[in-house]
Amino acid sequence: MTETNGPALWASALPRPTAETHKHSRGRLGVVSGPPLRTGAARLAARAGLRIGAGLVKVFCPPDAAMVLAPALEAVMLDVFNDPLDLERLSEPMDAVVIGPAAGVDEATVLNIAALERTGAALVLDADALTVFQGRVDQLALGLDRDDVATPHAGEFERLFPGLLAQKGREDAARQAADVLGCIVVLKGDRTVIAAPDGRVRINDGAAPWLATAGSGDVLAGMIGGLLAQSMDSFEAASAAVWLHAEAARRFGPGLIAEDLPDRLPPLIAQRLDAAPGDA
Ligand SMILES: NC(=O)C1=CN([C@@H]2O[C@H](COP(=O)(O)OP(=O)(O)OC[C@H]3O[C@@H](n4cnc5c(N)ncnc54)[C@H](O)[C@@H]3O)[C@@H](O)[C@H]2O)[C@@H](O)CC1
Ligand SMILES: Nc1ncnc2c1ncn2[C@@H]1O[C@H](COP(=O)(O)OP(=O)(O)O)[C@@H](O)[C@H]1O
Repeated sequence: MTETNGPALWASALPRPTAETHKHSRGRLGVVSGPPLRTGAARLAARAGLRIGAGLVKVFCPPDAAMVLAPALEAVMLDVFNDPLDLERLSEPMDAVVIGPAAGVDEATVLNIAALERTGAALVLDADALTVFQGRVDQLALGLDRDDVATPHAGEFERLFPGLLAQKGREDAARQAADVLGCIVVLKGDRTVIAAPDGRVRINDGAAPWLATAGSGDVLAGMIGGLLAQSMDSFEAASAAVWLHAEAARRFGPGLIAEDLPDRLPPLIAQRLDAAPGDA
């Protein structure tokens, strides 16, 4: 089944805190940072995760990145991991974890992903966490499940599934990828395709080409992670994040940079919460 993505599909599933909610119960999101010269992507994702409502967001970084990150974070928390086992221990209490933005295309990233897969956290795999599985997509698929979300752009998709896009087109290629990976696939671009392993597909129209700017995908990964952390179903979380992300960019218009996106989310979310359920 193919649908046009829009708030009518998921607005009623957006998380709402209640009087009993505290920051831990609201949803805990982890974001894995790259090395000292590559921490910006994790910061973008972390801020987006907080803005979309995760109660607590922690960046996990290698030891030498800590003194770069610490002065650049406020509400976002920070923890250092020395190795994959450390990352596994720190991620155990998390409801969701984002890995990939500026993570590095190397075996350390593969081992870190394996460590995260041993926890109960829902995973968002983006950027380097996908590229690193070029030529070994079966290994990636082994560790993923329906709660997880992979967010390739067309280049990353091609690395994982060479020729599939050209052969099948975006919609069917994303559907097949979701089936093979066993997780939600968000094939990003001007018509982002959100595909589930059960064959459902949503197309996000209303392109916002202002999004073609470095780091906007990192923000999207954080937004999806923030909704997953709040226990939103992964297909709905991906759909909602993709729509809100595109809408924030559309409203901002020219001059948009990735940093602008997280802080544009609150009024959009408020509108959808007020309108739910049923408003398109
Ligand atoms: N602020 C930051 O710290 C940022 C860090 N980033 C990280 O920087 C690293 C390198 O990013 P790159 O942008 O070089 O990596 P990409 O994998 O995005 O780009 C590498 C190549 O892939 C192709 N490609 C990229 N986007 C494509 C698309 N939509 N369709 C088709 N082909 C496409 C292009 O040939 C490009 O040269 C990654 O780890 C990434 O996560 C980026 O996310 C940008 C922001
Ligand atoms: N021409 C476009 N029209 C609409 N959206 C776009 C366009 N180009 C890119 N995007 C969106 O911008 C984001 C870019 O993500 P990505 O390529 O991963 O960038 P980065 O790695 O720099 O964060 C995606 O959400 C994608 O859908």
